[in-house]
This record gives sequence, structure tokens and C-alpha cells, in this order.
Amino acid sequence: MDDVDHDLLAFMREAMGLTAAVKKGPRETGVLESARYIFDNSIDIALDRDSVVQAAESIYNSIRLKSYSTQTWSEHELHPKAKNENTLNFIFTMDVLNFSFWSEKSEDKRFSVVYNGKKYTGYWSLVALMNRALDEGIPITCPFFVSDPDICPDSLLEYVFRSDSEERIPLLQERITCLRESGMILCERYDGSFANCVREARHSASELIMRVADDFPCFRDEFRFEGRNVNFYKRAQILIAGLTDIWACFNSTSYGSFYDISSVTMFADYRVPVILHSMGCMMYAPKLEGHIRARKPIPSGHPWELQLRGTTIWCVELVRREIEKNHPGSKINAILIDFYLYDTAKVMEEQGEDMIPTHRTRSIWY
Ligand SMILES: Nc1nc2c(c(CN[C@H]3C=C[C@H](O)[C@@H]3O)cn2[C@@H]2O[C@H](COP(=O)(O)O)[C@@H](O)[C@H]2O)c(=O)[nH]1
Repeated sequence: MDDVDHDLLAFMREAMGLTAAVKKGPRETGVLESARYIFDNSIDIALDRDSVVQAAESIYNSIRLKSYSTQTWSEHELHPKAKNENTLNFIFTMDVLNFSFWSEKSEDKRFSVVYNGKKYTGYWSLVALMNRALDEGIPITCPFFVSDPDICPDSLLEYVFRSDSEERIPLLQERITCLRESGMILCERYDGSFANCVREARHSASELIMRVADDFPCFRDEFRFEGRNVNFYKRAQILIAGLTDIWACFNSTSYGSFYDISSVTMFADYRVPVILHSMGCMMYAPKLEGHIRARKPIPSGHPWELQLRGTTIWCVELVRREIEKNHPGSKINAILIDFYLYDTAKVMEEQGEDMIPTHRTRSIWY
């Protein structure tokens, strides 16, 4: 066996794997099927058909009236404007860390980042702190840097995640672990560039989601519900949405073009269920509603939490189907509905509207 050419063997194995992948075609994510299964087996959350129909019409009208488009993503002052391979690493890093910003503290005490004289909380505090680090010459989006504790010790990362208020960033240690682990995998498998991973998915969004979930454990947002495996892939899906938007209208052959973008569902986390509940679309069993209103924690993977996530995805899908039925050709997909609902939920919260609180699940998944 000594004279076996191991390089040749490895090459052949890879070629056979690639051939198999090409023959099989892109993989499905199973997120929508998971959501439907959860909804069908849900005993604590129901959807109200009439409210879903009404919500669909009102969402459709607002999106049209406000000329709302997914390009609002790249228009935001903190999101990257350049379109090169570094931008891909920026979006990748951002979505490695894009989880759990909710706080029990008041607005002035909760984790915040002041950047260019403006104070950011929630999701925007993450984007702000990444920009802050890059401005200070700390290459937080470089996987070779973040995966090497000699040049990038924990103390430096703690500095990167520092707060401009009383509260520290939630799940700091988990963020450091996710950052280092995904950085190392990106270096080993993709030469340190997320662009290589995107290229290998050959313009299939579902293949890219599966590749990210397979290769990077911190994107493996998978659970068991009523005897079945269910997937949400929230951060992997929002990552694809970011790529799509920044490259929209840029070059149809570039990194952000996916022929199956409609297979991406909404991103199941803690904002959208709130607005769907306030629109009367999602209805909770009294015990669950009381628990959420009392701001009591729900452990990650608890049947309540899985029902909240799965039913939200299914509800947005019903809204999408309703819009498609009544306004054929409008091309409104789940990503656009999600962005619209997410942004609207935040505005409603700022205006002090009376809404159910966000459910309290601390996890790296969202
Ligand atoms: N479903 C959904 N969840 C989203 C986003 C975004 C980023 N949205 C911007 C990008 C384009 C849009 O136009 C938005 O302006 C963050 N999140 C999640 O929310 C949580 C943080 O929330 P808060 O504490 O309120 O800041 C956290 O889990 C984070 O992962 C979204 O769009 N949809």
C-alpha cells in the first residue's frame, strides 16, 4: 500500500463527490416543510385565516406604497457598500454573530455601541461594533486573524465587543467561540474566503444554506419536534438575503444571484412573531401567552419555542401565497415580507405601541 499516490486518491475522491453532487443537484433546506409540520402539530399556537388574508393585503399595499425593496438593506449607513470579496467576509462574520441582542435592561442601560457619534442597540450594535473595530485597524472580518489566539487573544475580542453602556454584550463567550471556530473552518476549507464557498454553491441559495449548515456547526440550527428533525437555518438564510441585496442590480452573474431565491423562508427569530401576533394572525394558548407576557424564559429547543418559530415561518408563507394569488406577478417573496415586518415591528416598538413582548430565549441561533 506504500506506493499508493494519496494525492491522486484524494483528487479522485473529490471528483467522485463532485460528480455525485452535480448529478443529485442542489440540496433542499427542508425549512418550509419543517414549518408546515410544526404548524400541523402545534397545540399552543393557531393561525387566524381572516387576519392572514387582511394582513396580506395590508402588507402588499404598504410595500408598494413605500416602494419598499430589499435594497433598503444596502442603503443603511452601517451596511457595507463595496462589492468585493472582503464584503462577503464582512457579511459572513456579521451573520456568524447575528444573534441574541434582547435585553431586560432599560434603553439607557442595555448593551449599546456609540459609533460616529450615534448610539446603536440590538442588531445595529453588532454592525456598529464591527465597523468600529475595522476603523481601529482590528481585522475582525479576516478569518486568519480571528482564528489565531496568538495574534487575536480573547482580551482583544472582549475589547472589540465592548459596551458603551452598563450591560455587556449577551453571550460574549459564545460569540468568541463561534467567531474562532467559523474562522478556522473558513481558512481550512475555503482558503479564508467566503467567496469560495459561495462559488461552490453554483448560484443555488438552498445549496449554499446547506453547505454553510454542514460546514459550520454554529449555523446548524436544527432541532427535534414531535418525533421529527426540523430545521430553521435562520442565520444561514439571513446571510443569503444580505448577499442578494448588496449585489442586486449589480451584476446578475455575481455572488448575490440565486436562481432559487424563492426557496428562502422568513428568518425565524424573536421580532416577527410579535407583529404577526399584534395583527391577529398568530394566536397563543393562554398558558403560553401568559408566560411570554410575564417575560419568563423559554429554553432553546422547548416545544413552545419551536412552535413560535415554525408557525411564524408558515404564517409568512401563507401571507406570501395570498399576495401571489391576488396580485400575480408582484414578485413579493418571503425575504421582502420578513424585512418589511421586521422593520415595521421595530418602528411600532419605538412608537410605544402596545404589543406582546418578544419571547425570551437565549441562544446562538437567533
Ligand atoms: N427576521 C429578521 N430578523 C432580523 C433582521 C435583522 C436585520 N434587519 C435589517 C436588515 C435588513 C432589513 O431591512 C433590516 O433593517 C436582524 N434580525 C434579528 O433580529 C434580532 C435583533 O433584533 P433587535 O433586537 O430588534 O435589533 C436578532 O435575532 C437578529 O438576528 C431581519 O431583517 N429580519
